[in-house]
Amino acid sequence: MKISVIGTGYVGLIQGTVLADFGHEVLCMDTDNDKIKDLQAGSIPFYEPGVQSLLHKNISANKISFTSDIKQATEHGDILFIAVGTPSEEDGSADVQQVLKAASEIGSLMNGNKVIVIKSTVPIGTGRRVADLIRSKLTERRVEFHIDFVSNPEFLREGNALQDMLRPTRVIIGTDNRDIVPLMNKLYSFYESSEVPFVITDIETAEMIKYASNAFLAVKISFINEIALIAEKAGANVLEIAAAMGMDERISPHFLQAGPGYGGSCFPKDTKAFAYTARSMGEMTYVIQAAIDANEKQKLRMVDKITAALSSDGNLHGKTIAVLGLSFKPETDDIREAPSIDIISNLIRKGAIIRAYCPGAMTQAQRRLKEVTSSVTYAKDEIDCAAGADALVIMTEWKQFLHMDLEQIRYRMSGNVLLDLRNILVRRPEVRRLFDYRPIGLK
Ligand SMILES: NC(=O)C1=CN([C@@H]2O[C@H](COP(=O)(O)OP(=O)(O)OC[C@H]3O[C@@H](n4cnc5c(N)ncnc54)[C@H](O)[C@@H]3O)[C@@H](O)[C@H]2O)C=CC1
Ligand SMILES: O=C(O)[C@H]1O[C@H](OP(=O)(O)OP(=O)(O)OC[C@H]2O[C@@H](n3ccc(=O)[nH]c3=O)[C@H](O)[C@@H]2O)[C@H](O)[C@@H](O)[C@@H]1O
Repeated sequence: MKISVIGTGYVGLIQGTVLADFGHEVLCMDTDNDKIKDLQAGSIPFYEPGVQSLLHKNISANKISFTSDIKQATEHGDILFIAVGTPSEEDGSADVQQVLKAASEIGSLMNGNKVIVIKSTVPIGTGRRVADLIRSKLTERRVEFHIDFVSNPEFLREGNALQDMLRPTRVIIGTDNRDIVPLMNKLYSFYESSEVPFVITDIETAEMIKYASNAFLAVKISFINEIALIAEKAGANVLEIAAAMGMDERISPHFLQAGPGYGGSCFPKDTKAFAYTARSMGEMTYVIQAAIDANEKQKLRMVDKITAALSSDGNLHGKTIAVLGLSFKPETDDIREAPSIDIISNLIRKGAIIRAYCPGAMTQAQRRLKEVTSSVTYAKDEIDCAAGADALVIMTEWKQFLHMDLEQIRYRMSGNVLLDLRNILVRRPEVRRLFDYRPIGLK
């Protein structure tokens, strides 16, 4: 099939690459010329395991190409995926301007019948707005072309994107026209399991499934973070609590890892956008709003926890803190809404000197942190990062930190406090001998 992807960011590029790999002729379009030039040269603007080599393979096989010309992209595909960004506005609402612009251009340039599939996470009602906008452009142009509209939200996780794309837990098809379902089945026939359930529903329900899923996961994380706080005060163990809770299949063991708060380009943005949608309908989302507030509080609690380990009066002047892991999660270079940014900024405000190291997101973090502070020193690895530090903070659970040389780290530090905000070193027998070890939610 001929497929165009409008918006070649994270989701668009991975979707396009996988579809190309399964034999479709894919043209990816983006308004960012520099990005397109880089992609044409085979260079991807983010780190995601496996994507670069899969892309090279499909560029060489002429299965995927790139353009910044929306006319070319609109004309190429029988199926047009919209995967542009939907960032947060100041008031928490989702800014859908990129989506509406793409839709308007598609309507103005369409040269035949098309299937329009929205991958972007959009507020309830946006899909119908997009379909109406395209149809109104066709009416203005007095052309008889027909569109079928599908809301097909994406559930991949960064760092695990290819696997999630090949083995999704479910596929949501939101449409007014169920005749389109066989085409969507055929398009996604590459799934590694024939068991992948397809949920066929209306457009609004599809849009809401995406928000409800992300909001639920955010609630689950904020919930376990709260349990961790109380466990720590009570002398209980959050790891054992989470494991035992998870044995009940109604609860499930996933997404019960306490940490410094959820980050990334989606949970913070989507929970706020959903709460905004509810408010605009005259309703309050008490549970989701609590998860949002708790997540903000969680980052501040981490600042308090680090401060308390180093100072009795809340002053961190002259204290050096080594921070390991800056991305919002491991195996990605994404630092959007990473808890590290807020936590580091607050520690600096209290007078701390920060040394930082991240296996995958150094450049991105440097760029982002430069907007808030110029006083962070960047180290070349975890050992270098520890040099002269009063405390070491594990912010993100990159695999290499699991096996790092703790003797060396301790030797390089001037203090002995180790704050493990991801509980990844709990099972290392030497950790408590070497350090004043402070995990999260347990002694
Ligand atoms: N990043 C993720 O892990 C996931 C993201 N999503 C959703 O997918 C959507 C896209 O997310 P990302 O790929 O992370 O965003 P992104 O910001 O990486 O990419 C968006 C791309 O769209 C381009 N663009 C903007 N306006 C355009 C236009 N009118 N025509 C063509 N291109 C245009 C931008 O230049 C950018 O390259 C968002 O709604 C997000 O919530 C859903 C699931 C997972
Ligand atoms: O809509 C999206 O963009 C995506 O958002 C999340 O994916 P992602 O943000 O890539 O990463 P997650 O693995 O969900 O982690 C999000 C944040 O929650 C934190 N987290 C996760 C799990 C956990 O148990 N504890 C915890 O603190 C992570 O450290 C991270 O900061 C969802 O998991 C995807 O299904 C969804 O498609």
